[in-house]
Amino acid sequence: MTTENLKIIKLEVKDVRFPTSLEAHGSDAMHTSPDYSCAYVILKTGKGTEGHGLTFTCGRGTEIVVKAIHSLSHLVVGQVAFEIFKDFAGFWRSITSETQMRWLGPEKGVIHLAAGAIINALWDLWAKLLNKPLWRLLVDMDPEQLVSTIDFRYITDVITKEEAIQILKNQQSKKEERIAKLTAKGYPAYTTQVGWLGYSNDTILELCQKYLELGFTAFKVKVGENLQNDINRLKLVRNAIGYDKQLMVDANQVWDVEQAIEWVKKLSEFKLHWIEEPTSPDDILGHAAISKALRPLGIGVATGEVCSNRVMFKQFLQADAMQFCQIDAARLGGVNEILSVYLMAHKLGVKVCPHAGGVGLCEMVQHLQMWDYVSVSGTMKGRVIEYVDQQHEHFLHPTFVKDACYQVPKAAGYSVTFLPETIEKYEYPSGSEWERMFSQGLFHDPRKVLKRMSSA
Ligand SMILES: C[C@H](O)[C@@H](O)CC(=O)C(=O)O
Ligand SMILES: [Mg+2]
Repeated sequence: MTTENLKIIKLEVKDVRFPTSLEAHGSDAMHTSPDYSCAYVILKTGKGTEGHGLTFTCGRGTEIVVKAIHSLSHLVVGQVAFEIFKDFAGFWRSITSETQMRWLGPEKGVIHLAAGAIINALWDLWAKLLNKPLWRLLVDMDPEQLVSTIDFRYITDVITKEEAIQILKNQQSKKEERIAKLTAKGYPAYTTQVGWLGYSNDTILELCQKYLELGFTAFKVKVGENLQNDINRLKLVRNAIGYDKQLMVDANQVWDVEQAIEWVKKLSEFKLHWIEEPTSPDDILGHAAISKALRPLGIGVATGEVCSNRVMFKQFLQADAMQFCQIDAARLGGVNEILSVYLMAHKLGVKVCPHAGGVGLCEMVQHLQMWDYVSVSGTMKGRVIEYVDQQHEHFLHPTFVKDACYQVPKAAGYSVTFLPETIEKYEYPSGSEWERMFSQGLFHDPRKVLKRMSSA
C-alpha cells in the first residue's frame, strides 16, 4: 500500500431522507414531524477504499448542510489519508477554523455539522484501512497517539494533553479484561421507541410490552406539550413497565427555566431518572438552576444532543448543569472533539449516556461508548446508550442489540455505510421512494415548487 494511492481523490455528498413524519416516528414536543435524514459523505481514495460519514438532520434544510460540505471539500480532497491521521488535531483545526468559513460558526450550527460529517468519514476510512471497527481502533491506540487527534484549544483550563494521556494510561492494565466482558455481554441500552410524542396510547402500550419482552429495563418518553397529557401518558407507561424499571423523560427544549422546574415537580410522582433538555440547549446557568431544584427529588438533568461544541460541554460540566452528558456523534465536529468531551466528563465525574435518536446515531455512538468503557471511565455503572429502532435496515453493518445490550461491532469502520439500494430509494428528491411518495401526494415535490416559482 503506497501512500500516494491513499490520496483522497473525491468527496461525494448525498441528501438522504426517510419519511418518518408519516407515522410520527421520532416526534417530540419541538420536532413534531421530523423526517429522519442525513447529509452522507463518501470519501474515495485512489486505492478504492471509501470512508463514509454522516450528520443527522430532521428533513428540510439537509440541502444546506450538503452545500456546506461541498464548500469544505477542497480542504480534504487531494490530501493523503495517513498524512491527515499523523496530525489529525491539526487537520481538525484547519477544517473547523478555515479562515473564511469559520465566520458561519465558529464551531456551531450548519458549518460544524458539515465538518462533523467529513471528520466522521475520515475516521471510518482510517478504521477501514486498518481493518478494525472504530471502537477497536481507538482502544488500540497508545494514549499519546489518541490524544494527538484532539484539538485542546479552549479547554486547557479543564483538561490538558498531559492529563488526558494520564487518564488513558491509568486504564491500560485492565483493557483486555474489559474487552472480554464487553464482547461477552455487550453494553446496556435504553429505549426511546416506546415514547415518541405522536404515538397513540395503544401504540405506546404495545411497544412497552415489546421492549419488556426484549429485556429492556430503561425507557424514555417524550413530554412537554401538555401537562395533563404527560401525566396520563406517564401513568400509562408506569402501569405497563412497573416502578422497578428506569423511566426518563425528554422535553426537547420547550420550557423556560422556572416552568421546567414546576412542570417536572408535577411529574415527579412517576419516579423519573432524568429530565432531558428541559430548556434552551444554550442556557448553561438555566440547566444548573434546574439541576439544583430537582436534585432533592432524585431527578437528574440530561442534555447534549444539540450542544454545539466542546466549549459548551466544558461549561455545562463545570457548572454542574448536566448530570448525564449526552454526546451526539453527528452534532460535534466528529470523533476528535467527542473524545475531548468524554475526557472532560471523566475528569469532572459526570456520566456519559450518548444520544442516539436519529439516523445512524446508534451505529456510531456504540463505538464511542465502548471505547469509554475500555479506555476512559472503566465502568458501565449508571451509564446506558440510547436505542431507537429505526433505519438500521439501511446500513451494511447495522447495530445489533441483544438482551437489551449493544453487541460489539465487528466489521471494520464506523458502521454507517449505507446499502446501495437505500441511496437509490431515499436520496432526496430523486430517489425512487420519494418519486413514488410525490406522485401519491404524500409530500410536495420541491422541484415542482421551484419550477412554478421560476415560471411565475
Ligand atoms: C427529533 C429527534 O427524534 C429527537 O426527538 C430525538 C431525541 O431527543 C432523543 O432521542 O433523545
Ligand atoms: Mg433527546
